[in-house]
Formats: sequence, C-alpha cells, structure tokens
Amino acid sequence: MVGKRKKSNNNNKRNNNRDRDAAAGGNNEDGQAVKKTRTDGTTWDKGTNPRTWSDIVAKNEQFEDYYKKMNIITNEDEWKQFMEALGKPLPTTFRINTSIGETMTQIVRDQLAQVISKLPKEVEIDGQTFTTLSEIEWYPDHLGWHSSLPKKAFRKNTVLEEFHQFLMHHSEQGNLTRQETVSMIPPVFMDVKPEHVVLDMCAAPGSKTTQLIESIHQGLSEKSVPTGVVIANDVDTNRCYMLVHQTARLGSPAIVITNHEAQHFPLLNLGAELGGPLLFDRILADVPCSGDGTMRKNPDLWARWKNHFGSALHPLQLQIAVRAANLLKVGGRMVYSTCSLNPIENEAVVAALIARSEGSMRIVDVSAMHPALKRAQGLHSWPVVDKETGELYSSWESVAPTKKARIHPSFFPPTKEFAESIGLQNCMRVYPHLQDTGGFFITVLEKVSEFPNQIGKRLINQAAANTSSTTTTTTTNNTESTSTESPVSEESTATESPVAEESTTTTTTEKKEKEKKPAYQKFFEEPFNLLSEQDRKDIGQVADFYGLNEFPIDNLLTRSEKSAKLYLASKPIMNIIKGDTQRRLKIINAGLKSLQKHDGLGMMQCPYRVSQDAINWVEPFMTKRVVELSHEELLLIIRVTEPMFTDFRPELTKLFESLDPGCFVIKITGEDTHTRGMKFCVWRGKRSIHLLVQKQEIQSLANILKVKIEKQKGVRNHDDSSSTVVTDAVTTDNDQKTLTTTTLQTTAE
Ligand SMILES: C[S@@+](CC[C@H](N)C(=O)[O-])C[C@H]1O[C@@H](n2cnc3c(N)ncnc32)[C@H](O)[C@@H]1O
Repeated sequence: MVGKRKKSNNNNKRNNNRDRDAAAGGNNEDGQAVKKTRTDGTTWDKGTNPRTWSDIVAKNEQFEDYYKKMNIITNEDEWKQFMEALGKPLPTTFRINTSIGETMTQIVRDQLAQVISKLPKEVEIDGQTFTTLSEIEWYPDHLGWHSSLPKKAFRKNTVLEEFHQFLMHHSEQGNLTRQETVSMIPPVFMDVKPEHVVLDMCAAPGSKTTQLIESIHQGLSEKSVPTGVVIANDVDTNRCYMLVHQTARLGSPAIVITNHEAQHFPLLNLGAELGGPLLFDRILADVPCSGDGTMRKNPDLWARWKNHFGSALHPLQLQIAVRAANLLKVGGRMVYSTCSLNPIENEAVVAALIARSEGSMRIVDVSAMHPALKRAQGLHSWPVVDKETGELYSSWESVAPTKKARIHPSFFPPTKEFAESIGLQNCMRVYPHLQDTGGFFITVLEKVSEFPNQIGKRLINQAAANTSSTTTTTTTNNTESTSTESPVSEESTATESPVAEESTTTTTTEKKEKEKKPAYQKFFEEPFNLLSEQDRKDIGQVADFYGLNEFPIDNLLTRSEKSAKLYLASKPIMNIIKGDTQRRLKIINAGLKSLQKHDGLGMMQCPYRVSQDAINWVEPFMTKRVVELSHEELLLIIRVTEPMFTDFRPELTKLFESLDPGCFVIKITGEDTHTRGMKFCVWRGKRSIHLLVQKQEIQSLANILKVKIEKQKGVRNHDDSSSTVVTDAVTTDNDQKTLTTTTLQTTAE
C-alpha cells in the first residue's frame, strides 16, 4: 500500500517536472536550451520548422477561454484590443546605456539626434503607416526609444538604412541595448543605489542585469572603482555564458556571474571582519515562467500554449521568492516579476510569500512612480482550472482528493480581507494593448523584519551585535561559524514548498537518478584569487610602465596560477573572494579583465597590456602612454590596419618612435560626434601600430564611419617583423566574446 502511494507520488513528481519544463519552454531537464533563435530575435522549438509571423495563426481557444475565466480584463472592448495587440509582432525598442560614461552617453545621444533629424516621423510600407522612432515616455532620462518599423523597412531607403547601422553599431559596442519595453520595467522600480549589493536571481540572458549595473555605475567619477555589486545568477551554465557575453559589453568591475539554483542560492558567511552573512540590499526575482506575455516575440507559443503551464511553475516560483526574501536585508527591496499573465504565477505567488512571511514582507505601493507607465492593478481573485477537465475550482477544499497532489492550496487567491490588507492590487500588470508592448507582471516588495525561520539567523544576530558593539573585538573565525551554523542545513527547513514536501518520498532509484547530476551542475571554472606577492611585484612594473600612480591595486583579482589576467573588482567582490574561503559560491566570472599578460614577448618591458573592455576604468589612472589622435588619424588606423609611424604627421611619428614597444592608449579628440571621446588600446610595434580590438568591432566601426578597410599587404609584415610577431602573439581583445559566440562550453574569462 505504502509502496503504491510512493509510486504514485513519484509519478506525480515526474509529471510535475515534465509540466514545469514544458511550461518554462526554454530548457529541458538537463538545462539545455530546446529553443532556437531566428535572426530577428523570435524563437521556435528545436526540431520543428522555423516559422515567421506570416505563418503564425495568432489564436488559441484554450488561451482565450482560460484568460476570460481568469477575468484579467473584464471590459469586452478592451479584451478585443488586448487580443488584437497580442497577435501583432513587437516593435523595435532600445535604451541608451549610461554605464559607458557621460561623454560616450552624450555622443550616442548626439548621434541619435542626428539620425532623428533625418528620419521622417512616419513611413508607409505596403499601405501601412509606421512610426519611425519615438521616446518611451515613462523610461527615465530620455534613454528609452521605440520604433514600430518592421525589419524589412530598414532595407527600403537609405535614411532608414542609416538608422539600422546606428542600431547595429552601438549595440555591438555596448552603447545601447535592444530590449523589449516591458523587460525594462522591473529594474527601474528597484531603486538601486551605487553602493548596493544586488542579486539578480534568474538573470540570463541579462538585459535587466545590464540595467542594474548601470545604476551601480551611476554618478561615479572618472578615476574610481564602483562601490556596489550585482551578482547575476542563473541555473543554466550555458545561459551564464550568455550573461558573460552580455555584461562584457558594458565592461563593469561590479559584476559577478554565478551558477546556482536560485531557490538554493547560498547564504555566504564572509566572517565577522567582512560583515558576516552576505545579505542583499536589492534582489530581482525575474523567475522562470510560462511566458505567455511574450507571444508577440515568440509567436510559436500560440500553437503550444496549455492552461496548466502556470500551475506547473508556481511551486518553483514560490521557492525562489521565499529564498529571495530570506536573502534580503531588513529594509531591503525586492522585485518579483514574470513575463506571464497568469495569476497563479503572479498574484498567487506574491500572496503566498506574504502569508508565509508573517508580516515580514510587504507590497510597496509604487503607483506614483513612473506615472507615464500605463498599467493595470493586481487581481484579488481568480479561479483555478483543472488541467484535464477544464473544471473551475474556487477553493482548495472543493478539489477532489485525487487531484490534490497537483493542485496546491497556494494556487488559490487569498481571502478578500487578506488580499485587501496586503494591498494585492498594488501588484502591476502591463498588457500589450496599453502601450504597444509585450505582457508583464511586476511587484515591488520590502522586507520590514526578519523572515520566520530566517536562514542564518544566528549569524545575522551575531553580525548585528558586532556592528553595534564598539568595545568588543570579535574573534569569530569564518570557518568555525560556518561549521557551527551551516546555512545549508537551514536551507532545507526554510524552503517549504509543495516541491520540497514531495521530495521526502524519494525512492532509491530516484536518489540514484538524482546523483547523476544534470549537465548544468558540473562546475569546473577556475576560482578567482587575491594577488600573490609575485603578482604585486609585477604590478609595480606595470604601474611604472603606464604611470598608474593611484591605481587601486587592492581591487585586483587573478584567476590562474600564471596570473595571465588581472581583474578589476569592486570592494564587495573583493570581500566575497576573501570571505568565501570554502568557495561555496559557484563563480563563472567576476569583475572586469583589465590587464592581460602577453607571454612569449620577452623583449617587452611590461608583461601586461591594457584590456580594451576595461579601458574606461584604467585609462583615467594612466599618466603615461596615452596619445591623443584626431578623427582622421583614427580613420587611417582603421583603413590601413597597421599603419607605419611615418604614415602620420611628423609629431606623431616622433612620438610613436619615442614610445617603448608595447601597449598604449589612444583618445580621439575633435568635434566629430561619431568618434569624439573614443578610446582604444593600440600596439606599438617596431615601425607600425595596430588596434588591439576585435576584428568584428573594427568592422562595425568601419561601417558606421564609412571606411573601407584595405587588405593588409604581406610585404608590410616582412618590413616590420616585430609587428608581425605582435600580431601573432597578442590576440585582440574580448576573448570572452569569441568564446561565448562560438562554443559556449569552455571556461569564460
Ligand atoms: C525569465 S528568464 C530571465 C530573464 C532575465 N532576467 C533577463 O532579463 O534577461 C528566466 C531565467 O531563469 C533561469 N532559471 C530557471 N530555473 C531557475 C532556477 N531554479 N534558478 C535560477 N535560474 C533559473 C532560466 O535559465 C532563465 O535564464
């Protein structure tokens, strides 16, 4: 009898997992992507024929029936507008990145203004009128933009083509991010300050992460290192490498990329001297969801959408939300968001989290923030639909006992009184027809006191006692405290959820299955380390060579024994590396590769070159080897690839001759809005120079500056042998970009 029940429980669990994976749509059980992406950003399921919008029938009766029953929109006319908007492709939207520094941001703004001045307001294509470019009204500081032009329009005339080039070039350079409007919403409600310690729990592919990093970079002076950090986490290792790629474009010393299940994200004890347990000022829980708010971007979802997708993911979503609440500092803010319209993935999770928090979490009323953002209120009630029969349940009590394994009490709405008391209406629902976007759900929450059964409670109290005590010197040793109060053991009691409850009935076979770890759990990244004595000596040499007088050497990390690469990292990252002595945090990448060794070049005075990704952080500290060039001189370097010293004006020829061989930095001066303020790492060879920038980026630069790159003449290499050696031995920058776009498998650095 018992055995039978176990078997049925296990079957239920397997079915639940299968449902969850189907609902999440993005990954199979091994964490591998089962979706493919077209060049226009839309996706299709692997193994099926890729289809475009013209083949899509934007209709699914089950979908319409379900959401009518859910009463998400009660007005019949509005419902029609909603369905009509859902059945159209998404407009192109983007935002200008501010983390590239004030000068570059202004340059991009100026160029955008130039593009806009040439663009007609509207264009007609095949009898239809499209707005070329308009501002996203609610997005702060005129940084968000919206174009309803279809892709094919860009090829129709030269002005639009120019706009297209602008978009392509600046996204590649990391100066702007193409991102769906609704996806920009959660970070702007997080109110991230530069000194904050932020966790993005389900971060890949990372568009919101980049916004969070921008807030950390906000208002920094040129000669500084950020004081905060964003830890961007994802369970899927391959998607973590997408994060590496996405965040590399921004070049931030304030980023850590980790690979954990968000629901088990470790609470690190950094030791008394480093502040004790690592809790967060801000957490984004942009959880895996059924994604039916993205049907405009992923039209294939129309054909496969099922009414049980939402309930399949609810347990995991709740576990992640509970973990987030535990990891948040008291007084800290978290945002829970999904790109789903389903109340079971949305209000139900928020209500269950608050109920479980026993008053320690509250929903923040943000209706006065960003008033131009059109939004609907959170729902107070909804029915739960039986997957097989379509029957509607209004309460858990009315569910047949045989169904109770799959239908959890937390799927149901709370009582009217509870919903009102917690202000469930303050959750935000963004519908496609409100401002021509996808669909999204966002709730801002605040932690007002410790969570019941708060994980790491003793460590937290101890840290609080340490900070308030001015007389006692603490002797708590990091390893001791972890062994006396292991956050791991607390995790299991803290994450109560239907999924966790089910796992108590695991059979031996299942245990064995579990032991065969899925691919995403294998972890073989090289750890990050503090600098050794030898490294510090080498840095002395580097500092002399580049005149790095006040460079923050204490903010450097290495990764391999050879210390081939030095990473600039903000203080909270340094604290994590120092304090996480047991290496519990599975770090894929941390900080920003700033200096890189060029092995095999014994004749070089300085073993390190500056990395192009970090140029904005390193150059302000350089008192030597920075050369100002004009716009025309940059064009020459791009066109000729390896110009000789003598190709430049006499002063420059002399200057290049007087530099020791190795890396130096050029800064572009003058009034040209395309290039003013740009900085590049350049190699000084024996008689010629060349950019230490990835080929692809040089090509994109050439496109926007309308320069034709000349084929390199072989003879030049013979003339200038050192430059040939240099070209072979010194790879251009952004190794990580090449890595992520090609194999996505090896160690990312
Ligand atoms: C909605 S997407 C996140 C989008 C992302 N925040 C952005 O703005 O680009 C959900 C992500 O959650 C990840 N994920 C799924 N289950 C997870 C888990 N248990 N823990 C952490 N991440 C998970 C998926 O791999 C996916 O990358």
